[in-house]
Amino acid sequence: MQIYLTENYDHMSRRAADILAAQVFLKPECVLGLATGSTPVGLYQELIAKYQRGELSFARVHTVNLDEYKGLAPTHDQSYRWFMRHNLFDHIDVLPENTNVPDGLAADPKAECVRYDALRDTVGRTDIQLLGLGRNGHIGFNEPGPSFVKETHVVDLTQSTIEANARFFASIDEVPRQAITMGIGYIMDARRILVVASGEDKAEAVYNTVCGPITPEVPASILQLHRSVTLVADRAALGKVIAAGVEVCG
Ligand SMILES: N[C@@H]1[C@@H](O)[C@H](O)[C@@H](COP(=O)(O)O)O[C@@H]1O
Repeated sequence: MQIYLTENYDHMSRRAADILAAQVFLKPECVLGLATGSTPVGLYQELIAKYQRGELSFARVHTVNLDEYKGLAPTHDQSYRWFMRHNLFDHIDVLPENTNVPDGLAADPKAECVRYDALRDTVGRTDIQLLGLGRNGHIGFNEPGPSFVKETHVVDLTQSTIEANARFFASIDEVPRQAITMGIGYIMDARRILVVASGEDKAEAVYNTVCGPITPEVPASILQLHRSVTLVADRAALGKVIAAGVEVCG
């Protein structure tokens, strides 16, 4: 795992955006695996700025997002489809039909999961998968549990995730209790993985991801088995990793 130490959130966002931009530059028809949460917002702004300066085009890019809340319409302002439109898609030249987010309103969620996994065959293998980290080490909405789940699946969100995400809703009661998430299989199938993390409240999850045992109790720990993972994190998020003496690029 290559680890880049950055000074703060903005620095992290610039470094991570440069990696995604290089991928699009090298392979304009690439498949980007995208993530939601507050961590990637800054890097999406950097990508928008690069697009607006004429440095980058997403016209041939396909995107596949990690997850969606079950029960939220794409027009709901807390749905991940809305998040992606608001924070990226509506500001760049990606074709709407080339963007993929699970359908949180699917009448048959199991069929929706099967359809989503089949994107690997139709859209193609993901060139680079962007990931944030949940405070409990979740990736996408793969929550800690007794086993890893390979396939896209419906998941019950843990209380800690519901509490962490309540800040985006009017009240905690409005946070959906379930989500559809890409499984570990699709995530690990990506050619490269880019993980971003910022802030002290991610330090434990970052440490467990990099240094801990590989266990479904810390879903991100399985990234240790991937051949090409880059972690871009700020000093606060890397605190425990640096204290453990792990080598990082400054
Ligand atoms: N499903 C998303 C994850 O993909 C994301 O990594 C996590 C962390 O979000 P934040 O970056 O806001 O801490 O939030 C949600 O649970």
